[in-house]
Amino acid sequence: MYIGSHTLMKRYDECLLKHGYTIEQLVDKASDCLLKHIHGESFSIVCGPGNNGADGLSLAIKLYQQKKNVQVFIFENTNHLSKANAYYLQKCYDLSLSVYLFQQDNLEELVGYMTACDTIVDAIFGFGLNSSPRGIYQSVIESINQLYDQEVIAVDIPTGLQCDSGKPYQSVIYATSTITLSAMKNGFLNPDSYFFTGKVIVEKLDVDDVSEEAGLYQMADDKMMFPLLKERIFDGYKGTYGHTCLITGCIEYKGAALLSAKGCVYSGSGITTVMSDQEVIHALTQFCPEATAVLRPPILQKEDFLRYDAILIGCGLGQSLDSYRYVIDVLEKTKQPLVIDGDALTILSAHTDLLKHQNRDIILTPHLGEFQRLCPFDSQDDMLLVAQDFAKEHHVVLVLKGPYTIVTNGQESYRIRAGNKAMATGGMGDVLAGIITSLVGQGYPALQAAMLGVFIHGYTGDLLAKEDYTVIPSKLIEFIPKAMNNMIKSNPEVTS
Ligand SMILES: NC(=O)C1=CN([C@@H]2O[C@H](COP(=O)(O)OP(=O)(O)OC[C@H]3O[C@@H](n4cnc5c(N)ncnc54)[C@H](OP(=O)(O)O)[C@@H]3O)[C@@H](O)[C@H]2O)[C@@H](O)CC1
Ligand SMILES: Nc1ncnc2c1ncn2[C@@H]1O[C@H](COP(=O)(O)OP(=O)(O)O)[C@@H](O)[C@H]1O
Ligand SMILES: [K+]
Repeated sequence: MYIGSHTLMKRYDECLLKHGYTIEQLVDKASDCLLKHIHGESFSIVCGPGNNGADGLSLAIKLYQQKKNVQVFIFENTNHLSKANAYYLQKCYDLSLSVYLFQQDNLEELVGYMTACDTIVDAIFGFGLNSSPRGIYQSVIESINQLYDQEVIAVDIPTGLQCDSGKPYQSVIYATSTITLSAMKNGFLNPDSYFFTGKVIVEKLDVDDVSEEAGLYQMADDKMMFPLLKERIFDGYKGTYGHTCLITGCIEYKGAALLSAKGCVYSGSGITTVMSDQEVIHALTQFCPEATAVLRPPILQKEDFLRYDAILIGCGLGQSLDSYRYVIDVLEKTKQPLVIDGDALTILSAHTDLLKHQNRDIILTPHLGEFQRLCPFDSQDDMLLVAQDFAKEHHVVLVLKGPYTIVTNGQESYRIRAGNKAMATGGMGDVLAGIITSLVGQGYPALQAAMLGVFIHGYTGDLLAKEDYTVIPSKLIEFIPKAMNNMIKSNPEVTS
């Protein structure tokens, strides 16, 4: 399933226009999609001035041609209409459909007409809405919400719901169901949006598939992710599964180093070496005896890293001057695939130029706060686009953590369907960094390692959250091998 935001959906439309479709054709195809899900005999179709309104007008014509009882309500006569809207409105007039124009003084009368119909179709605004509907729009929305006997079907998005966040503006339609076009809208992943959307049906237009060309995200679910995890081989040994080096921890932050090391070991790394301070190494022997350790030299040299297949830097490294030097040394002197997390990301924020000419796989795993430092953005920005553009510009795989974590390399973009609110506990991100590094060391390509790491982490958390109110990192780690085994056993390609 593809997912779009308002900017990506606009880009999707532009791609289709570039493929030679006219906007009138696209609206016609959109109304074909709507028609499949519309039942009943009498309809009030409420149409705004843009292409969402045009979808409604085109639908009205098709229902009218099927001899249904249709009344159309509009807000603007001819000024300010989109091209397709003006085209389909003229067709409605040519066919003598009943078209009513909302004005301040006829609101009650026109809303009264709607009480006689089975279904109200909300085609007021879609992804083009840019602030709360006001004036006559607001009054109409509030009046429709007072009609309890009618089914309300929203075209693409309930009017007044923000496409990207799923949060309502001040005025919003409460729909019974929403038929959303071409792709799931990012905001619908927010469970609170369900109050407004009702049941969501995704309908693809019968056109060339430009989802990837437009940069839409894909939902990475069990079906996509289970087969990515490889079975361990019969004659494998520790050397088969990679040697990882974790430059993590300091006196003040030992826990993060321990959790990332254990996450790395438990998700199958052949050999895990923690390069850290003496105090961290001492604690490591108690907490995770399977990991090996080396004392971190004051200056890191290329030769210190020759035997490793993947490197992680961050996870409790702190932000001391030494830590600054470590981050710069690793970026300048090593060549292995690299995962950068936590403090190392904050340090990197001041040196993103170091990401240039790296010529190797680099995975960054910020949460939103760390990402804000790396790439200052505005709260109104379209994060799907911001994340994608950042990954493309810096040639990295970006893992932007949160609910439905984003993974993108700028060309391919995913939201990972795994993880839950019980996992919002300190240290959880350190475990994730360890898992991703383990998978990179085992030879998974960077994008796959990042996706699979996020999925394994979230899937393990989901299994635990079925029973537990909170999922703490140490417990999650213990459960990783079982969760991975579950994935292998549930994968039809392995079991058959
Ligand atoms: N992707 C697909 O598969 C296809 C999608 N399609 C459909 O297109 C829809 C998107 O169409 P769209 O871009 O024309 O935007 P839409 O939501 O109609 O609103 C734009 C109008 O609203 C106005 N306006 C904005 N904010 C406002 C406010 N606060 N208060 C008042 N007015 C406000 C704005 O005015 P302006 O800002 O230009 O002055 C403009 O007039 C999409 O949701 C889907 O249904 C199909 O047709 C084709 C294939
Ligand atoms: N509400 C939530 N829903 C889904 N996943 C969550 C939620 N809260 C946290 N997580 C997951 O937990 C991890 C937290 O990472 P991070 O913020 O870096 O924690 P820390 O810095 O304490 O290690 C991320 O992988 C994130 O996706
Ligand atoms: K709508």
